[in-house]
Amino acid sequence: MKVIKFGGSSLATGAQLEKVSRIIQADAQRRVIVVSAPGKRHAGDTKVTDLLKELADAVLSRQDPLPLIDVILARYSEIQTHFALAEDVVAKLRAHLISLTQQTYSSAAYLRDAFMAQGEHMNAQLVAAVLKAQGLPACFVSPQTLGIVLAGQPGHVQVDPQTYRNLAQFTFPDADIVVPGFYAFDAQQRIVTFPRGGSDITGSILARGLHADLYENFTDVSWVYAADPHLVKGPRAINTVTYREMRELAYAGFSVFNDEALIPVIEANICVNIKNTNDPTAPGTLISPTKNVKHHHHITGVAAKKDFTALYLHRYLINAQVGFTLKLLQILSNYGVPYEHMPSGIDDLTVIIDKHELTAAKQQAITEEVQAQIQPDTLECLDDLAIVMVVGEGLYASIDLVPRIMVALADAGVTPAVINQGASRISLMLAVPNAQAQAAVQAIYGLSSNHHA
Ligand SMILES: Nc1ncnc2c1ncn2[C@@H]1O[C@H](COP(=O)(O)OP(=O)(O)O)[C@@H](O)[C@H]1O
Ligand SMILES: N[C@@H](CC(=O)OP(=O)(O)O)C(=O)O
Repeated sequence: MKVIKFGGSSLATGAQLEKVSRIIQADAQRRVIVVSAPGKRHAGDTKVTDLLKELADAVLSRQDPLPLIDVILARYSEIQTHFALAEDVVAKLRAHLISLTQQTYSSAAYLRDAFMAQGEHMNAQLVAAVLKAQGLPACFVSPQTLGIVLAGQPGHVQVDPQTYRNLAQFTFPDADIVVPGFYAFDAQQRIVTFPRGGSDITGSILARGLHADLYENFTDVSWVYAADPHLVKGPRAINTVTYREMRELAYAGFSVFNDEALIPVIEANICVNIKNTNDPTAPGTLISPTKNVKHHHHITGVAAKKDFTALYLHRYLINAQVGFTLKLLQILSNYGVPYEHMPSGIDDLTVIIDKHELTAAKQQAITEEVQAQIQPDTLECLDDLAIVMVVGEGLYASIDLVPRIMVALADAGVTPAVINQGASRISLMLAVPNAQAQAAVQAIYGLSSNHHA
């Protein structure tokens, strides 16, 4: 059995849904269909999830929600009309969406998640109706029926292990199941969403819990490329990428697959095949536990993600002070701030933090507390940094690769503020100014494509 997930671009119009239907019919193993909300139909269009976020804000500020509800439902009507469905699914969706505006929620964050989840919730119902109308046995199944349970709060959610015990009990109906991605319910039956792009996570949970042989993830590109095509023109396609390579690349900006979505499939040793709805016969990229590194480039991919802050501390004999790092991390923990990287030396230490985890007030309070408790000789905050991640299972097999990367960066006028080599066996992390991120990716990618680095 295969779990198959379609992203928003694959479900944006009736014409796209026709391709989806053909893909499902082409393989009887494709029994679990996970859908995102309708995405962009063209550049400049707005994803339904973003419209729903606006709707949540309108409800929170007590504005009339009906005009926005009309705009949102027009996306679904367009598809219903394309297939000339006999059943008026959209009328039901309208009644449901209106009823949500009249409910009460635990907090604004729960209200926002409940609304944003509706893009997928409504689309799974419409897709099931379309497939049925085309003569395919298909039915809508909600995350609740499947037993997906989430722990945590909006913004910080994890799968409750009970989910896998519940999924083990699930009995397949005599039909393919269409499941909405991106959200599920917590133990109090409240809707909580995954991070953006999180329908990939639903697919991965179902692949693990329902013991799929393969998780196929259909999107709008035929491959995962060695660099983001927005940053490098015509990048090289990757045939096979390992779990840990993809984790690092997805974390650092390869938005084609959500980095958190790898965890359930890693736990169950299930491969993920990234494929293109618009070119379904292309083999796509296989994300697998291992690969033969002998026949691969040393650099598999290079990714960049903007907006990090580095906290740099210098104090003589840092290395001799027992508990120094503990004190620093305790301060961050007290403010609920996680850190991403922490390269250190005998007298120096840099902590790299995702800027979205900090407000100006938090940053100020943290630096004041670090100054008071740790009394470093130097304490600096470096803002607006991008993380550049050079990733490859065979990265350190080439002894001159790192110096060549540095020369390529120098030639491109890129000045790394932080370099972290060796913490991971398969990656090299560089922090560069946000404004130099693209130049850094291009310089490193050029090295890997020209010289078989
Ligand atoms: N290295 C990469 N390889 C392929 N696509 C990438 C890469 N980095 C970023 N992307 C972007 O990811 C997009 C696909 O992800 P996404 O928009 O989330 O698709 P979907 O809506 O199907 O889930 C591509 O259109 C591409 O612009
Ligand atoms: N619709 C959600 C979840 C998702 O995974 O979407 P997509 O598959 O289009 O990236 C979002 O926009 O974030």
